[in-house]
Amino acid sequence: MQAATAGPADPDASTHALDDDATLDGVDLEQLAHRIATPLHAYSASAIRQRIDTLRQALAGLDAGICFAVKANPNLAILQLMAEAGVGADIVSAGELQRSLHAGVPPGRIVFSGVGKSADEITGALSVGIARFNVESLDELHLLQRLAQAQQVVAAAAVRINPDVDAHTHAKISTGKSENKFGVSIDEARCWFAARSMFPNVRLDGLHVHIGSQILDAEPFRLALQRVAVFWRELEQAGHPIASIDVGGGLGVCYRAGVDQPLAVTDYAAAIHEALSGFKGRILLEPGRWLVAEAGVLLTRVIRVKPGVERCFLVLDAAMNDLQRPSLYDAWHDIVPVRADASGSPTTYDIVGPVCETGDTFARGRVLPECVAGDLLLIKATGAYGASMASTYNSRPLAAEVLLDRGRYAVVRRRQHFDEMIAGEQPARHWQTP
Ligand SMILES: Cc1ncc(COP(=O)(O)O)c(C=O)c1O
Ligand SMILES: N[C@@H](CCCC[NH3+])C(=O)O
Repeated sequence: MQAATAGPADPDASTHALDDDATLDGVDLEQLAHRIATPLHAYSASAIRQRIDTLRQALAGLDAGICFAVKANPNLAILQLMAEAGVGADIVSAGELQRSLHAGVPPGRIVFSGVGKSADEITGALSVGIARFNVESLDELHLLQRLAQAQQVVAAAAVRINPDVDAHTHAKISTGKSENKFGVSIDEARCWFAARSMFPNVRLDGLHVHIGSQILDAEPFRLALQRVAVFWRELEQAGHPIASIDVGGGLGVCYRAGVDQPLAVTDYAAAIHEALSGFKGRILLEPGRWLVAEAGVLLTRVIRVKPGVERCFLVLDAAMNDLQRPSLYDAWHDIVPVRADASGSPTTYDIVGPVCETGDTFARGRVLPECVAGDLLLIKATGAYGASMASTYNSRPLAAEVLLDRGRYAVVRRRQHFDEMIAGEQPARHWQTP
């Protein structure tokens, strides 16, 4: 595979950023792991830029803006890269707002989603003048009105529609069925528009939809967007102009080479084009995973090989606290040895971490060239929802994160020190009554 570069974008690129010769973005991974303790998350800046270019090319002809879903990878260096490329941010918390602003994302390119926005979070977002609130309940709409009135501003808002569409993805990351907590029905949204005059400090002129994550097929997107489009036309006929339609994120990636067949970004863009044809306003997208997942790897060393009664375990220095997806969603990640001469005889392993749970398993029954303690392995496609979901479970410090760019690397989060991990905690000495 060619080195990922910032060169011309392949419209159907869905390949991992890793090169065959164990380099990522021109950086030798063995050498990197000698310099920085494993486990460590490495991201290819070139691969991310390439994804941005590819998505932009696929959207050519549409008045479209990309807002990166910060939750996928909130590292400041990643957000800065997005900001420099003119990509905005889709945030879901005050923390994500803070990070986005800190990284240089202009407030006018920030949209705020989520069912549980607090008064403080809304106030903060209003104060900096974000582009739009994706409102998910009537209670939130009333709160937004009150808080915008208090600041004497008018907040731009979109209604998040729950289109009741099955995204054919894992149940825990499906968000567009009526049984899910997200958004409101079209019937409820219709009532909000009819009552628009009750909300003078809210400019309700947008629609938003996001049906789930890791979606591999165009049909759910098409169905959801068609429902939104029917509603947009109805609203315009009823005298409610719609200035923006936010189509959310959800585009899936390849976690299992040769098996996963992600939807080509060109087909995804075509579905948007088709469903929203005739729409004159701005189209927003909130991709997270697709922009960063395959640009990232988790580098980890084998601590020991442990033959068991029934299975042979490869115990890594990475664990479920560094990458939760396999434990949480039974997610598959390809795992390969880094050394190019990995020519040991094929051996079947359960690949596990050191955490005290059987769930701390990255893979069961995987065949790898025979490994020994100290071998460096790669867990692939960990650039999204990897470090962002990490914890310090078992009092394991957060792993380092490193950004790679055309042969150079920058540590963009150093491995957490033990004293940082316990900072803020203290024995119960100072008792008080509430
Ligand atoms: C509102 C919203 N937008 C965007 C995303 C990003 O999704 P993905 O990473 O699948 O593109 C999510 C997460 O699923 C989300 O909840
Ligand atoms: N955390 C999930 C994705 C959640 C999407 C957020 N709305 C994953 O790792 O697949």
